[in-house]
Amino acid sequence: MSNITVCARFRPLSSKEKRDHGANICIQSVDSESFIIKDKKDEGFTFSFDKVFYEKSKQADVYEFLVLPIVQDSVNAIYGTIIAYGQTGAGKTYSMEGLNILESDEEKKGILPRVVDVLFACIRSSDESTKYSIKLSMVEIYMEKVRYVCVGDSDW
Ligand SMILES: Nc1ncnc2c1ncn2[C@@H]1O[C@H](COP(=O)(O)OP(=O)(O)OP(=O)(O)O)[C@@H](O)[C@H]1O
Repeated sequence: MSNITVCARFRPLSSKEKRDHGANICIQSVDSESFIIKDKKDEGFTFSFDKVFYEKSKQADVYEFLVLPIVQDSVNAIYGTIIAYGQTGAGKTYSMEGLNILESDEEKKGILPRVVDVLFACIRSSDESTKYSIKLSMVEIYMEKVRYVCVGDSDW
């Protein structure tokens, strides 16, 4: 795997989308790395990623494939970044936070609470002589402007 991993995730259609446009979608799964998008003329375009998470994918699937290796590296002082990219309503917040960041629904909790749980578990189980320093920054880039969503330390 390269230093950068790029995945695509599809969310289920909302009830409004189904009501307004029907349940048919223009995506056809090829395998766990590729899918075909069909345009209005029924012409297919194939897109490939390191991994495709289809609508039935679980938060844990995304975490284990994409995020866990970054968390494991970070415990060994290797920097990592996770970026969620997509149009409004695509599912960025759901993937990053879950249904509700303050709610501890084990199945639905997103990347952020999972990272925090595992990071502190790794530190707790490590050799007591090792000292860790953790810094977290979370930004939103919207209309090319960077907004700090989470500021915990004046260094950032
Ligand atoms: N994988 C998923 N499974 C179930 N529901 C999902 C999934 N992804 C997103 N949703 C739901 O779809 C809706 C839109 O998702 P979300 O708010 O995460 O989008 P967003 O990309 O963060 O949008 P915005 O950029 O406007 O903030 C929410 O109601 C969310 O709960």
